[in-house]
Amino acid sequence: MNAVDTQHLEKHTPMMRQYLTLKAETPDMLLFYRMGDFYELFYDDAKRASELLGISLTARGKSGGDPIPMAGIPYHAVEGYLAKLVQLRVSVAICEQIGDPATTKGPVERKIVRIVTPGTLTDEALLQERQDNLLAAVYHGKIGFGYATLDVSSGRFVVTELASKEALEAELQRTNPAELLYSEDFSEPALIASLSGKRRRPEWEFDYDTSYKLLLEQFGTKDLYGFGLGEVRLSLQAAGCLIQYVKDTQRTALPHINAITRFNQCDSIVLDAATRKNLELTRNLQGGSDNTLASVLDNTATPMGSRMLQRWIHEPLRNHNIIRARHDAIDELLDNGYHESLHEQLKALGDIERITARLAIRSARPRDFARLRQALALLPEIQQQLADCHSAHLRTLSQSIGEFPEEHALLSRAIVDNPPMLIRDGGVIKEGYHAELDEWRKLSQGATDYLAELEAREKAATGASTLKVGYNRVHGYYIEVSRRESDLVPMSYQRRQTLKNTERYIVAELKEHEEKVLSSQGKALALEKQLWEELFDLLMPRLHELQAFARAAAELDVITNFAERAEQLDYHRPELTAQSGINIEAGRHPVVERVSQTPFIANPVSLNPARRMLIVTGPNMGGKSTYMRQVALITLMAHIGSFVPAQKAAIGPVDRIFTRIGAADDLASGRSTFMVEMTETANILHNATPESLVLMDEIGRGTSTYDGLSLAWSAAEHLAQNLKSMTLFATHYFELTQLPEQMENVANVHLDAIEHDDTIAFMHAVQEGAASKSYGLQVAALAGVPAKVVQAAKHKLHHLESRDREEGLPELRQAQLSLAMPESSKALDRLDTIDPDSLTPRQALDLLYELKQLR
Ligand SMILES: Nc1ncnc2c1ncn2[C@@H]1O[C@H](COP(=O)(O)OP(=O)(O)OP(=O)(O)O)[C@@H](O)[C@H]1O
Repeated sequence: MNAVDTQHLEKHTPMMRQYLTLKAETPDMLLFYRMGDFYELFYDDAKRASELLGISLTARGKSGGDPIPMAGIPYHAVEGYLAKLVQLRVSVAICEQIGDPATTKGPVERKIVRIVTPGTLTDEALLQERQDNLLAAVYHGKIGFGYATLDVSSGRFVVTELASKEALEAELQRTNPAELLYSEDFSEPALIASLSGKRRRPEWEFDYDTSYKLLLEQFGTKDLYGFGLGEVRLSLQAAGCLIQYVKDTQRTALPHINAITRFNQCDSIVLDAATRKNLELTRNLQGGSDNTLASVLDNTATPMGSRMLQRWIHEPLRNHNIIRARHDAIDELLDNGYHESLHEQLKALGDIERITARLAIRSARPRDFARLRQALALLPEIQQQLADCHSAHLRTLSQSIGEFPEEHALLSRAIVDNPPMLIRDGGVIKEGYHAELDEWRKLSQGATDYLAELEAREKAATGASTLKVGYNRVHGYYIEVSRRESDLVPMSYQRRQTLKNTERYIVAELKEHEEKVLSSQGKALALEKQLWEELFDLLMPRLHELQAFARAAAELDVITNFAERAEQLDYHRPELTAQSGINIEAGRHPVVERVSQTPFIANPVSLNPARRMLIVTGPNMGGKSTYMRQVALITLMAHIGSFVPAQKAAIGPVDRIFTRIGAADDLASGRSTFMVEMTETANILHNATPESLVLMDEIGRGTSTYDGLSLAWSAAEHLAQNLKSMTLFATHYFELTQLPEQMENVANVHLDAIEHDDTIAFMHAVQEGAASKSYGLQVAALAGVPAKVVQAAKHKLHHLESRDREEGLPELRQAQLSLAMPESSKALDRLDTIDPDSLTPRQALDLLYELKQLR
């Protein structure tokens, strides 16, 4: 905000009045105010920009009696500063001079011509090549949330309805928006507190009727039923606010945003926020991209393929038919070996998706069209390869990719081979494309011949051998003669400039000529710009086909990439089965096997209705976490359509993957390690089903031994007996290895180590049965804990063990087990079915009596 009172403009200078009026249009953005060769920022904007960009803060005179803080940016360096601000999730309004200073009294007319916000970028220079850049909007209802995302540079517009805070949290984590719009009375501010790029919008921008109307206008439809959006009120409210914002910032038509889809959580395997983080899918725990699943799986040829792959990783599908179609396509590419040549061809294709979007909003640059031309030229070759393929999926992709011979011919005729960056100075349209343009160009060129003629003629007429024609920006065309020969020039020459050794003159004929040249150059440039704009009109009718081509090419890239990865990394096709269970032979962790110094030991897993839970024990560093994660990652990879790092894998239906692995203090929301751990556990115990894969890593560590043990025991028991989820339960509580004796469907597995003198070697091989020892002290020694301390710990251990033997192990009585979960009762079950908000006072009273009866 500006500290300046915009109510009392009259006390300011005329220029500052203009500035403050423009600033009032975009109060929460930095306003770059163009002054000659600089963009200047004033008042609080100047202070903020100087902090953010490290530029110096000065003052520009006074206005309204006070000095004006000011910071400036040279106009030619603006892109670099914008990139920096966008990264910091700061929005900028760019105001240009549009009037002519020569003919204007007072300040030149200025206008905000462009708004750059982190979520609405389309400029190539400002976007991260291999990352989606999403604008999102969230709206809340009495129960649940509506959430909408838009990728402006592809037109992908998706809405989803979320029933709970947890679901919204997971969705925010999955989509990772660059900018988030939320209403000023948003009900869960804590949920979005840590996000950068938040933008508060007035409540009325989320009005349902206005939103609905805006969306109909955008898509040119009569209703939204065709998009499957009948009953999704909240998310349409979010979508409406979002589309309004994009229109306000882009200030142009958005024909590429022509559809909206509903992301249905039931279509994909649900991953909550903690799981997405813990499994290090696209970002590692430190926030980087190294050693993530994406880093191993991504060898795509195009940035658009890479972005699609990352979306797929976050959206594993449940529909076995779609996944099998992908697997079939990979199989075929591996058989015929076409993935190698396709990869090379796709590499030359480039980022058609973003180029198409820039075409749609008419911001494409000459090089975009040159690259589109190059891509279209490759299509016959790509299609030829696909024509040999039989897989239904590859055939569909081939159809969607299509061919564009006419558009290719048009761009080949219209655009020069190596066009300049900008259309501004011309030189983009090829010779032969337009007769009139050629004429004007010839005239301005022919003029150069004319100058040579004139020079020769005047040289002969005057006899001045040093005479030559020159040009500069100040004086235009002139005739130059050395001082020595200056007396040879005729009277008709007018002296313009005297230099050390030469005299410069102008003559009437040269002036006339200059005007002709300049006007023909100007005319050529104006015509060229017009032809350039017409090119957009000529391509626009094929916009939707071009978008479909881009999408299909990106998908072909991902499938080709899966084939290449399978071959390179020895991945095998998983079998998707109708019956429940996860059976893996010789499975590997896709990331650890790539970074590990020693050979990776492959391990099996077998989970099925008769063996639903495995209690995983073994020494620290034994490989428990790696093993559990690899089961989750293999399951996830199978469901995005990839082959998997295992000799064999047969996987039944999976609805969710939960992980409760390691925890760090969540300082931002003020929750301790133990609190985070229990919140995640509660989420699992509420939501897991028999088709869920659950990974529990050492729960209960953050509290006293008996509390922790009791919690771990009762959670395991609930998972195995009531929820019947497929569970891997790693623990250091040996007591838990007794579970299989007391419960069906639970088994022990362990990782082994061999002790040798005072050191140990980890075998990393998973075996049936419980571990016999924990090796904690040996691992401590290995980690460099001083020998004296380890020795003392040994004594203490002996002491504790002998005491336990005397007193006997604490009994895990039923009473203790019910600590974590209140027993289920009819009254509680009935309570679960009630929505208090929908009860009348009378109904509430009746219910109270009913509950009393149930007790
Ligand atoms: N199957 C394997 N083959 C080869 N090396 C492995 C294997 N599994 C794990 N490792 C190596 O062992 C290290 C420790 O593994 P991991 O963190 O899974 O052990 P852990 O049992 O969970 O330990 P802690 O109980 O201390 O958390 C890994 O970083 C990895 O380098």
